[in-house]
Amino acid sequence: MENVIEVRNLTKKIKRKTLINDASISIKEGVICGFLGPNGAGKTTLMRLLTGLVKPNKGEVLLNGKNVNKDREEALRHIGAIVEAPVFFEYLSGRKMLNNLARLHQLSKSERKQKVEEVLEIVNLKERGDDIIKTYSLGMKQRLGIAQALLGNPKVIILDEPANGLDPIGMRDLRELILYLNSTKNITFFISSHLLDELQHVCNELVMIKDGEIKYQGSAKDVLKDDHQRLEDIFFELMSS
Ligand SMILES: Nc1ncnc2c1ncn2[C@@H]1O[C@H](COP(=O)(O)OP(=O)(O)OP(=O)(O)O)[C@@H](O)[C@H]1O
Repeated sequence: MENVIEVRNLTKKIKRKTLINDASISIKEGVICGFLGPNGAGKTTLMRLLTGLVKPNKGEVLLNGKNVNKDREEALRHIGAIVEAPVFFEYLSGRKMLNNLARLHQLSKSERKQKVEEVLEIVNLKERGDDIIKTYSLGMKQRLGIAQALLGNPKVIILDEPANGLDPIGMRDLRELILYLNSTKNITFFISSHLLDELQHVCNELVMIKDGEIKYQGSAKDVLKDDHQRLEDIFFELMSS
């Protein structure tokens, strides 16, 4: 199976500080990968490197086989990423904003309308689609961000701390949406979070980072051999080693 995300020996320094140190990660198509690490470990920095928002000092990132630093536009063509909180025009309705963004995807007017209705339906925002975004809850805004990503038919969705600030219902809706998109559209997910229990329910692969170094990558099952052993225990064990 193809690696849709390939991070090779990535190093990022700012001034004299090493934020990411020789990190390598391989993610296969169809995986839901959780990216875990304590505060300040380098999660956001790595997400920004992944999406070409910042350049590495060494190493490379390949998305669907395309080098992010050499040809960012081509590498991101089939990637949906919400790395910094999604930016919206808060006084547009969700439907209108999606319609405007769909213009970027070279669709005819009727295809555009169909696509917008399809993604609104998937993220369960059809009924609220005509309300202005300012009135949406945080969970609805997260789902609108995912709807926005879905307009480009992504193979991979990268989410930085998507559950931050969500209440239990918002988290459940987001989890169900991720599982639905993975099982019906084979979309690969790479999700950073410090909410260990949340990742445990949704991920089949885990990457753990500490002090800018990748400490673990493997199947979630291998880490969680004993069903009763919670991810949290393993996380602390790895992090204190
Ligand atoms: N522009 C910068 N200049 C200097 N140091 C930085 C810069 N950006 C990040 N850092 C430092 O790099 C380290 C990693 O930061 P990063 O935001 O990637 O961590 P994180 O794992 O996302 O943390 P959190 O869970 O708190 O969001 C931290 O020590 C942070 O203070």
